[in-house]
Amino acid sequence: MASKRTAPDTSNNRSMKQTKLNFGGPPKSTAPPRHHSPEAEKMDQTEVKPNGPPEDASPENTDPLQEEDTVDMESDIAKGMKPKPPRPSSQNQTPADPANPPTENSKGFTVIDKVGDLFAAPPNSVLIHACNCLGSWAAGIAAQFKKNYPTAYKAYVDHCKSLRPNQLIGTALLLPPAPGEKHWVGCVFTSKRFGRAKDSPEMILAATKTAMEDLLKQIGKAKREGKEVAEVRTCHINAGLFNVPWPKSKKAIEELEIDDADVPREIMAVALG
Ligand SMILES: Nc1ncnc2c1ncn2[C@@H]1O[C@H](COP(=O)(O)OP(=O)(O)OC[C@H]2O[C@H](OP(=O)(O)O)[C@H](O)[C@@H]2O)[C@@H](O)[C@H]1O
Repeated sequence: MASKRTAPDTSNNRSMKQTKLNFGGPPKSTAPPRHHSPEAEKMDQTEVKPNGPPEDASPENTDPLQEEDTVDMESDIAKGMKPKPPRPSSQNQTPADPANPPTENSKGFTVIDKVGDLFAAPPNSVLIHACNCLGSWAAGIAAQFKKNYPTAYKAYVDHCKSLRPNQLIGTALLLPPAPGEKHWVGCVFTSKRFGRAKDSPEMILAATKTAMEDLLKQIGKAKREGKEVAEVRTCHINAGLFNVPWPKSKKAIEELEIDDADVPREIMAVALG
C-alpha cells in the first residue's frame, strides 16, 4: 500500500447484506486522522511538488477480480439481493409483447460491489476517486493515484489552480491514459477542502451526485469520440478521509438518471478485502 496512512472505510466491502445493514447508519469513526499540517489545511491553493518518477508503479495487466466476482455475485443473487431489479420502463404497462420485452430504465445506473485492488483494472478502464478542490492528493487512495499516474496528478493540480473551489465543487475531471499510465483517471470533486475543513457529509453527497453525473457524461462523450474506454471502476469514494459511509455515496450514484446512450450503465465499486 503506497498511502502514507490508512483511513477509515465505514462500509463493508464483501457483502451486499452487510452493506444494507450499514446503510444510513452512523459512521464508525467521526474523527479520521489529520493528514495535513494546519498550514496546509488553511491553504486555498496547495503548493505543487515536483512529481517523482513512476517507479514501478504500473499496475498489473491481469484482473484478479473475475473469479471472486463470480462467487460474490452468485452468492448475492442466492441471497435475493443485488443485482438491482429493473425499474418500470413505463407508467402505462402494456401486456407482455414477446417482440418487445420489458427493458431496464435506460437512463439509470447499477453499482456492483467487488473485492479487489482498484488499480488491477483492465487497461483503459476509468478509475474514479474523490478529490478535494485544492490540488492535493496527499493521502489515502489519492496518494496511490499520485504515484501511479503522475501525469494525471499534474493535470489535476493545474485544473485546481485554474478554477476556484466554488467553481470545481460538484464537477469532475476525466483524464485520459497518459503514455505509460494505462488507465483513465476520473476525479470527482466532492469536497472543497480536506482534513478538518472538509465539507459536511450532506454537502459531500450533494456534490457526489452532480460530480458523478458530470463524469459519466464526459465518459459518454469520450466514447462518442471513438476513444477506448473499458470498464468504469470506482473506489469507495468518500468512505475514508471524507468519512461518508459508502452505501450513501453508492445510493447517490444509483439514483442518477442520464439520457445518453453512450454513457456506461454499469460501475464496479472495488474495495480491498
Ligand atoms: N488499492 C485500493 N483499491 C481499492 N480501494 C482502496 C484502495 N486503497 C484504498 N482504498 C479505499 O478507498 C476508499 C477511499 O478512501 P480515501 O480515504 O482514500 O478517500 P476519500 O474519498 O474518503 O477522501 C478523499 C480525500 O482523501 C484524499 O486526501 P488528501 O486531502 O489528498 O490528503 C483526497 O485527496 C481527498 O481529499 C477507502 O474505502 C479505502 O479503503
